[in-house]
Amino acid sequence: MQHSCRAGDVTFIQVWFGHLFIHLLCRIPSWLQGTLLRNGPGMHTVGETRYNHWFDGLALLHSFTIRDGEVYYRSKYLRSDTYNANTKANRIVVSEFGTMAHPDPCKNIFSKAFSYLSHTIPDFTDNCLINIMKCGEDFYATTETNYIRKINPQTLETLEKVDYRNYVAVNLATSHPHYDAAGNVLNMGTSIMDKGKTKYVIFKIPATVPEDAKGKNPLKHTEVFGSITSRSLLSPSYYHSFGVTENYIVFLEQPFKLDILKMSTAYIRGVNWASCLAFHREDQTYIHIVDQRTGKPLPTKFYTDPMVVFHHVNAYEEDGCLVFDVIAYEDGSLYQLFYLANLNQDFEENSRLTSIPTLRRFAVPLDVDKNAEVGSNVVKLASTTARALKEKDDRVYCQPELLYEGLELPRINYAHNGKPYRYVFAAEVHWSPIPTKILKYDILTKSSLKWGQEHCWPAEPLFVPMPGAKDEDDGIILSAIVSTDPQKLPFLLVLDAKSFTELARASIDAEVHLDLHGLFIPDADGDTREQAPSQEQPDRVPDCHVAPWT
Ligand SMILES: CC1=C(/C=C/C(C)=C/C=C/C(C)=C/C=O)C(C)(C)CCC1
Ligand SMILES: [Fe+2]
Repeated sequence: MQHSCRAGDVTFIQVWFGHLFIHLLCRIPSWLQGTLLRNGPGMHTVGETRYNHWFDGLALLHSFTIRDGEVYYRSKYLRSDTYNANTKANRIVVSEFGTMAHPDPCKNIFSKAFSYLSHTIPDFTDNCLINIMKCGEDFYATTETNYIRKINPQTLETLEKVDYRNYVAVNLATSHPHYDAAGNVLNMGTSIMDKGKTKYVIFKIPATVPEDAKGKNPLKHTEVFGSITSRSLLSPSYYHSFGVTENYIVFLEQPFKLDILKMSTAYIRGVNWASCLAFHREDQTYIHIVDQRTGKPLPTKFYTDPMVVFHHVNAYEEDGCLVFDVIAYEDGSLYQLFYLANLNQDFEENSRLTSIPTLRRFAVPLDVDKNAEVGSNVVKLASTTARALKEKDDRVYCQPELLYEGLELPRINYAHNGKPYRYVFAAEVHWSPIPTKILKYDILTKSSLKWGQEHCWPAEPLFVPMPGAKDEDDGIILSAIVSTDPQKLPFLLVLDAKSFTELARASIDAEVHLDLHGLFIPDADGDTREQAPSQEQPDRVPDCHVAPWT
């Protein structure tokens, strides 16, 4: 079933004049035409069984189509093989990040044994719940396994299941690919023990390809253009994203590692994948810089203190240095917080255990002066206090500049990706993983603007540039707001990105879940105009509670 409902476009904004609130009737800018497509976990219960972790939830796609000042909302569960198998069995039968599914109790002992064996080398889930990727003309729901699912961005229908391994030797791949100016996809994945080597592979999927008998499939033209050997064969680092500049790739080999041996016995031991991930606080974080032109990592061994990064914000080159910004944690306890048991009881108490996410700026020299003295700072940028201290044996210790505390789900004006930039849009979070406000952080002036309202949980704020934009912040911010007050409907919020004032809100008379990531498809791009709002019934959403971001 499909969910399609029309939301009102008209809104009130409140302007503060002395002690008077004046309500102004306001509208969505006429240039804003297209579809905001988003993804996130939606269903945590199947029959009598329940997932353990928020990241396990079955993917729920949703879209907001903005046309001539009106907003149409629809949502649909991704019909992954996982979704179908679970629905058929009326219980969870496929393992996810925090839930290991157990063998079917109805099967006899022999099939059980076979089932155990076949799971020794696990076939991962295709429950692609994290993000949406544009690949040529196609759109895919993504997660971090070797599977992606093609979707129809207009109807939200689920199409082909694609196994990355048919095109590139990776067992895991990020859900946060980058795009270059031509629309080519750049992504990274981990190849576990291919030819006895565990490595991180950087690959490119071209935006345009010649048509063959089976049509256009950019994935068939996937090219590996670089790789980094893992520092350990059996424990590659876990990573959720990476950074790019015009000429380089930034990869953090952090001490948050997957234990391959534990993974290969996880099913037999009945433990989840999450238990095969561990933070090694005695270890360091290696910073790998790969030259996109040669595919080779820089020879200098850049490193920093142990930390855990999920989201890279941006990176760029400046005066012979590479500057990169990340949201960093002191450890990996964030993933612990997202167990549903932790989210439901003593939530405030539990969340205090986690380190606060901070925006940190690193700077590394692209060419280290051989004659520089040991102990000297080899980064001399006026724009940052980040330092890189030369050590013996081609080692450089990097010390970041702390820019902001308490933010996650960062987005930028993507026209500035890989280039110097000034603004970070993010969700503000403090001692809790639940965002309370939307934030615009100005790196140049170190000042911020915020939007927040009581009972409102904002999703990742997405920046859409206005046509003919001159300034980096000429555009709007879109964010789906979930309400914790049952009397208040969820809504799509439209903010002016420059002033951070509310331009419009479209209330949705349907349940909206807090989601993870997504993208905006301008009308000219995906011709979403074909998408006539329909009267179809919505997917029934069985567990109605909202859940926090990641
Ligand atoms: C199923 C599965 C995985 C799934 C990981 C997921 C689903 C991570 C989600 C992360 C998010 C949403 C982070 C936000 O910052 C692994 C560990 C890659 C490998 C083993 C199989
Ligand atoms: Fe993410």
